[in-house]
Amino acid sequence: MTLVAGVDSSTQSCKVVIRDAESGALVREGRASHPDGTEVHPEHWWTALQSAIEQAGGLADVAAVSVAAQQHGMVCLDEDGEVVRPALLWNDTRSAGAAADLVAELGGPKAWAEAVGSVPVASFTVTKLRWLARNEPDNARRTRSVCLPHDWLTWRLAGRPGVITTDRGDASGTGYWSPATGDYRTDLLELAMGRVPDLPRVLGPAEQAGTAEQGGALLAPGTGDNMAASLGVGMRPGDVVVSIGTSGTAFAVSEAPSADPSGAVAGFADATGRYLPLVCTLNAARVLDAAARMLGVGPEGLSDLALRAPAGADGLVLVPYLEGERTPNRPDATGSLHGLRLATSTPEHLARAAVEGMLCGLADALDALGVEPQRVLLIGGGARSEAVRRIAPTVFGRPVLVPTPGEYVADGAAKQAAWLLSGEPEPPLWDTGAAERYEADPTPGLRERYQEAAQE
Ligand SMILES: Nc1ncnc2c1ncn2[C@@H]1O[C@H](COP(=O)(O)OP(=O)(O)O)[C@@H](O)[C@H]1O
Ligand SMILES: O=C(CO)[C@@H](O)[C@H](O)COP(=O)(O)O
Repeated sequence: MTLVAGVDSSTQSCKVVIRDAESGALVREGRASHPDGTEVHPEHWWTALQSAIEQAGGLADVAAVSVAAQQHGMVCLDEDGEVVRPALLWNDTRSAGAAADLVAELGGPKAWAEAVGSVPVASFTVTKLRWLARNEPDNARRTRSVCLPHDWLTWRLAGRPGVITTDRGDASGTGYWSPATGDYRTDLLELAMGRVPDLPRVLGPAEQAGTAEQGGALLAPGTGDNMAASLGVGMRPGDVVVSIGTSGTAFAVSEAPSADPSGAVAGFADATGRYLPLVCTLNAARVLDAAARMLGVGPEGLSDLALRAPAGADGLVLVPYLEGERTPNRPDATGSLHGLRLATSTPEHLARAAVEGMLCGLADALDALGVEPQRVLLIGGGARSEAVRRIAPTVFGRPVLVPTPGEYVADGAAKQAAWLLSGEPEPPLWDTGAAERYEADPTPGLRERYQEAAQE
């Protein structure tokens, strides 16, 4: 049996799956936590990766490895390849002002959408580089090269060779690489930080990134976590995936690049040579974590409470902007509760409002994507909640399919590794198992009440 490993180094944790390259059968797995916070030293990712690999039984018998990771994070390296400062993550909003400045300086949102497929908000790497240049000029000066979380981990696995690599998917979240042309826009880096640091080489979908220093496994290109999820879940034309992780995302696979001047849809590339228009919110699974904490229960307790309350929570609405928000672009927004009355002051109502509010944000993301899906697939840690699965169709107004809960980002990375070994023109078609279908009537007035509350 030939084994491949896939890594998901996402916001909250690192997961490793080891699968049979031929059938995709799961052989071993491991995981480790990442520290909290929106700025994290990359060395923590490396430590977590090492312990997740160890838990998964090591890589000695693995033929190829691929790393998928949270998108956008700014990793700055000095001339010796040392990390200059902790990485600013995708959900760090301190560069919101820099984003607004950059949008204005290039001539508005349309100019950015045309240049790189996306209008930068604080999440995008280019805005973090502007923030660095303005607020930490010494660190900006010491920065010889800039890369992303998956680029850096792949480079570390390879033993820090002379060249850092990336892929189309992750490059498309920088704000200085164009999915439409496949080229870096160094002029935009110049605009952001006044000079052009060294950048990773952008690999093709099944191009080798290198060889692991320990054990000699081949390294596949890796990608951003959403691109890997798309691959892992085996998206078909007409599918929309809604992922409920730390971020909430809604995305589709497309044959053509997109450029949405409203900024809601990020025009990413995918991991197969196609494109991945995507809408991202900052508030998803952690809204459930926060509600559970407030109610003194665990995830199952929250789910039970939410399912005991009436649909619509008798008008109690939770606006879930607990970390500010990215779509809509309101980095300084906070969460709020509306419709609180004696009758709605119960744990059941609060739990329901938290699940519904989080899902309303995702329903808006789904709408903003602007495609009429044939299937909506629900994945990510939050999709493990029974309440989320059962309430989602009442909010989305359409049935949802929930694939067997699993690590689809790590699985997608493992598929990249198997693809590299196969030399085939397309990635392997592993059986991802049956998806469960959830169907329910839409809850009248729910989304309208949410829209009203969210605008206050
Ligand atoms: N049974 C569950 N019910 C609700 N939320 C859950 C459940 N299991 C995991 N989660 C949530 O999933 C989130 C992690 O999801 P994941 O997709 O791994 O995130 P990320 O990829 O951003 O690190 C956590 O916030 C966790 O609370
Ligand atoms: O910023 C985005 C997409 O643009 C996020 O989706 C990040 O890629 C983080 O993902 P998770 O850790 O929530 O999976």
